[in-house]
Amino acid sequence: SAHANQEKRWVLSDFEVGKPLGRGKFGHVYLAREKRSSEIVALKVLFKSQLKQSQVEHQLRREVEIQSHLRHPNILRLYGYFYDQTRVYLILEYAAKGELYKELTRCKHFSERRTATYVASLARALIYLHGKHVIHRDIKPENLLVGVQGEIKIADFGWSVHTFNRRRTMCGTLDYLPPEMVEKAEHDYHVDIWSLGVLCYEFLYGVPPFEAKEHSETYRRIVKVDLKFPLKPFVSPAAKDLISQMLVKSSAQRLPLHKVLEHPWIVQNADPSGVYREGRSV
Ligand SMILES: CC(=O)N[C@H]1CCN(c2c(Cl)cnc3[nH]c(-c4cn(C)nc4C)nc23)C1
Repeated sequence: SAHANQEKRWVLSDFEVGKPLGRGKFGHVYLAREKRSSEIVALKVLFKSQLKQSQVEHQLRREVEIQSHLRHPNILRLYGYFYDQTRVYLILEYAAKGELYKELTRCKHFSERRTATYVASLARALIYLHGKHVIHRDIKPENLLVGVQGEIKIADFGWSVHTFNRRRTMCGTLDYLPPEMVEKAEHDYHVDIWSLGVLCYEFLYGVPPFEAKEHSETYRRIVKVDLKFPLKPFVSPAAKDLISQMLVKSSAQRLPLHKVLEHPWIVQNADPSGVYREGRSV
């Protein structure tokens, strides 16, 4: 009888490797096509030497173990992995519309409809992850990709891959950390509610809420929850209300994710399909 669901053993020659999509500390991500199925994928190549040097092999194994079991439209799929003498290869879903932060940089800030649609999709993805006891998926703009339909996808594996023109402010940024992490307290899934609030603010204003020149100043603003809403661009009171209920110092007081999905601003602005299409009026 056929092996009980014997996972396919992938080898590099199963793929035609194309252009590089991004480059990072541990290696590159390439566009690739699986020869038998003609499926387009993103092939993340990590150097064993780099992994060993940074003692992250066990973390990579854990990340791959988690990621390979996740199935959600707003979480980038990990189809499989393989390795050879010198490298580890991750076979990832290819997100055809690339990195969200590039789009945010280009647009300066997103509309309320676009922001609410993304925030609702991410809240659903986080509810799914928390249901699987997976937390802290590090949802800063750098780790968000956009699929062919315009749907948002969480793409982090604990290894951020630097693309060619990486945003300077993000390297080692504190911006997305909640007070309990900045104060080195242990953290639980409430951290994701905080990060989603930071992301919602940055989508609407184009800058994160506690941004400052010095790390020490950002740190002070986070622990104090020094939340200020600029006059420009105009943002509705309902949006500010949602952000204010997520960026709360006491983690237990933060608006639970299912309540985020019921918030009037989300209900009125998020596209039910979870996809933001430019210029669609109704
Ligand atoms: C945090 C992170 O992993 N960043 C990137 C590097 C490329 N990689 C991709 C991954 Cl892992 C998956 N799909 C991608 N699609 C793209 C991309 C598409 N366009 C038009 N431009 C780009 C770039 N990149 C990827 C992830």
